[in-house]
Amino acid sequence: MKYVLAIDQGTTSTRAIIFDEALKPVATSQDEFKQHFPQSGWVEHDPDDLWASSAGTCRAVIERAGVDPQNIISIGITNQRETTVVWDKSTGQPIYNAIVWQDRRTANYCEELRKAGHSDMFADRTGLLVDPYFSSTKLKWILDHVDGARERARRGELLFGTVDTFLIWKLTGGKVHATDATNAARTMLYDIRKGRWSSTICALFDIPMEMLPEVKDSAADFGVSRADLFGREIPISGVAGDQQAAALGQACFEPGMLKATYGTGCFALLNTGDTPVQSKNRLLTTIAYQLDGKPTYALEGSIFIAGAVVQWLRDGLRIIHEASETQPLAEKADPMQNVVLVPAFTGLGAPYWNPECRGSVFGLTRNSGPNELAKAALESVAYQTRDLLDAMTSDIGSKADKSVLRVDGGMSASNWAMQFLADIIDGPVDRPQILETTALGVAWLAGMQVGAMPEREEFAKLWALDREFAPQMNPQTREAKYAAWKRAVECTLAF
Ligand SMILES: Nc1ncnc2c1ncn2[C@@H]1O[C@H](COP(=O)(O)OP(=O)(O)O)[C@@H](O)[C@H]1O
Ligand SMILES: O=P(O)(O)OC[C@H](O)CO
Repeated sequence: MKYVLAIDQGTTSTRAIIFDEALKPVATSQDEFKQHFPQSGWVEHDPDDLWASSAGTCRAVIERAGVDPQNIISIGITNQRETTVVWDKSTGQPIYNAIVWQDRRTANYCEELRKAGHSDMFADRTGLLVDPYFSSTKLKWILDHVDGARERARRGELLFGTVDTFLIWKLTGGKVHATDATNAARTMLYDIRKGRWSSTICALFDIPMEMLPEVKDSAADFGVSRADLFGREIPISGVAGDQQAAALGQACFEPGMLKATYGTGCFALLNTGDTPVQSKNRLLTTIAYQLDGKPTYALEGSIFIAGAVVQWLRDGLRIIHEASETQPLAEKADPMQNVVLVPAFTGLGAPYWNPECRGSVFGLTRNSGPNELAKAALESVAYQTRDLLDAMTSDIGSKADKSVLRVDGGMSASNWAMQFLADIIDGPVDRPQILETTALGVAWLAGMQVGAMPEREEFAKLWALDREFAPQMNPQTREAKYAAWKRAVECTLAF
């Protein structure tokens, strides 16, 4: 039996999963690492922690699976996107902490860019909104604030990468400086139509282009891991940003196919085929995957708080001990109360993109308690998803979830939340048997590239349903509930 090792380097933890040739997960290892919050709105990771947790979980999972490294034929890397690392080319030492996608330190600079009228240029070239979320202003910040950094970058001494690129550099012992098109598409430096770094944008930010990685297909040759790491040199042959990898793991290959991943936040991707659709509703245009030099595009909606609202019930309000307790509470909630929770803890993402507003609760009565709040928390995730799907529908001119919404991520385990989601979007919601779709997607890329796994059509047939949630709510109730949500959002934005 041959195996593929998938590294899923996420925002709060790193997972390594070994898949066999039949794409069955054999063993998993997970490691949480430290989050750094040096100032309000700043979020950093120590790049050495990202590397140590990646190498460590890989070694642990190989040991746990009891497989001979000779039989591990390929490595796939999927990663938190946008997070920015700059390191010294000769020593591999980062010159600053990784600035994480959630970090808002460049908000004022982004505002200046918007006021200076650059938004359309960025939208045309990169498909993105001007927002601190993406890598380019984080990279500029490092070049502006670390002593001598820009000069050193000009002399070719420093390299930039998203997390995939940094891990490839470390795994290959500094031999390969590369990324894939899905990660490049999140930097706000990459022209997603022309398929190359934008010299116009690099000039605007004074970013020396020598420090940018080579951009490859998502299934490609990214070099081999150092022999001393895992017992032999293993080819790295699949790379994709985590949300794109999840869309692959969900086999969303056809235009119109749609997935939503419910982890800490929620990211919905709609495959739009070989056409980059420019959103009129503040969604992002991105690359879903790139194979054989051909990009497949997607519309993406990002919600910052999904499962995190359940964490707030647990750690903030302390009305639950376990995420799964939300379901029995929601079932007991008083149906006559209409409590609406807008979880804008860090502002609102798509389609509102308001970083300043904060969360709110409407409709409380003397009898409102944990049951109603738990219900409102789960409901808020469905309402936000409907916001995204309505925006997608308007962008593509036909119902976005015309077939089915495929869901994954930790929160998709909640039957109550998934049923309510189907009710509110008025369409079927399919949950697959394998919820680790992110690792699965990149394992498939890596395995396919080395010829050990099936091509696209065969892989798509392996997707297996765990449960389908069909809409049951009557239309009047649905529209009344959704209208109440829209009013609550309006009030939240106005507050
Ligand atoms: N049964 C459940 N009901 C509701 N939320 C859940 C349930 N199980 C997990 N979650 C939520 O899912 C999230 C974890 O999902 P995961 O995919 O591991 O996230 P991430 O990769 O972002 O860390 C947590 O925020 C948790 O609150
Ligand atoms: O690491 P996750 O799962 O929280 O995903 C983060 C996204 O890639 C950010 O764009």
